[in-house]
Amino acid sequence: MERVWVVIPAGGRGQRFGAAQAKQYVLLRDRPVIAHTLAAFLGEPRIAGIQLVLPGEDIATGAWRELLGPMPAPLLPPVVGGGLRADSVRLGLEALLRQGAVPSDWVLVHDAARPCLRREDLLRLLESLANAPQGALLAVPVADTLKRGEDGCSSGTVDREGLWRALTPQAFPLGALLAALEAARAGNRQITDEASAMEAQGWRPRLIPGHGDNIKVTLSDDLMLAAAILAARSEEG
Ligand SMILES: Nc1ccn([C@@H]2O[C@H](COP(=O)(O)OP(=O)(O)OP(=O)(O)O)[C@@H](O)[C@H]2O)c(=O)n1
Ligand SMILES: C[C@](O)(CO)[C@H](O)COP(=O)(O)O
Repeated sequence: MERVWVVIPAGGRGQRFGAAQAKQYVLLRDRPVIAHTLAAFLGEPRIAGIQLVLPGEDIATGAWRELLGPMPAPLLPPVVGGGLRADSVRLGLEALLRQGAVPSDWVLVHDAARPCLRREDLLRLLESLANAPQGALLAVPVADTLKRGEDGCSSGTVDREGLWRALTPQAFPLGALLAALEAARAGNRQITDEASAMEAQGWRPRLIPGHGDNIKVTLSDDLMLAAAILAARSEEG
């Protein structure tokens, strides 16, 4: 199997979170959010290296080192992110190619803001790659009724049959993903995940069932939810 790399986009500002500190660094239980996110990958022998993509100032000042605390390898030297999440992912992929990755290698892209990824879900995604020539992503089927809102009112219901919530990690061949992100950028298409860039190129990535507790810390309330999820897990042992 080709080598597997990880890109962790952590270059956002967390505007919706609304804290003075970028949400990827805020304390969650005992450690920064991003430290929990990285913990899901550390010790996984199939992962050749983890590429962090951080806000520029954190790299310039080196602040990320004390924010993350001691991190075992295989953390690669972090690189500066871009204006959009897709830019940060693209910059992370380019950094991997400069450090020895090749286009046919797999890359998993996982939001720094998703600190509750289960190891079992990561393993399920990794194991799916042998039969996922067009890539794969963790996802959960939509379980709520979906409304289309107009002026604060419901203007109708969206049929949820066959709809999934895309999570991360999302896994693709590195070169194909980079080309798809470059094509989206050239076409000025706003994309919010790697799979949408690949779908625009005709790829049909596999949907790998994950757990709904792989939440993205977006709003401040999500931090408490993430803490409750991690607390419940540590009680389960
Ligand atoms: N220019 C950006 C924007 C986002 N991200 C990362 O992409 C992940 C998901 O993005 P999101 O939850 O939207 O984070 P922010 O962009 O920071 O949030 P907001 O939109 O509220 O500012 C986060 O780990 C974030 O750090 C990134 O690396 N570079
Ligand atoms: C990539 C993602 O987490 C999949 O659900 C989501 O699209 C990120 O969206 P954001 O607005 O950049 O947080």
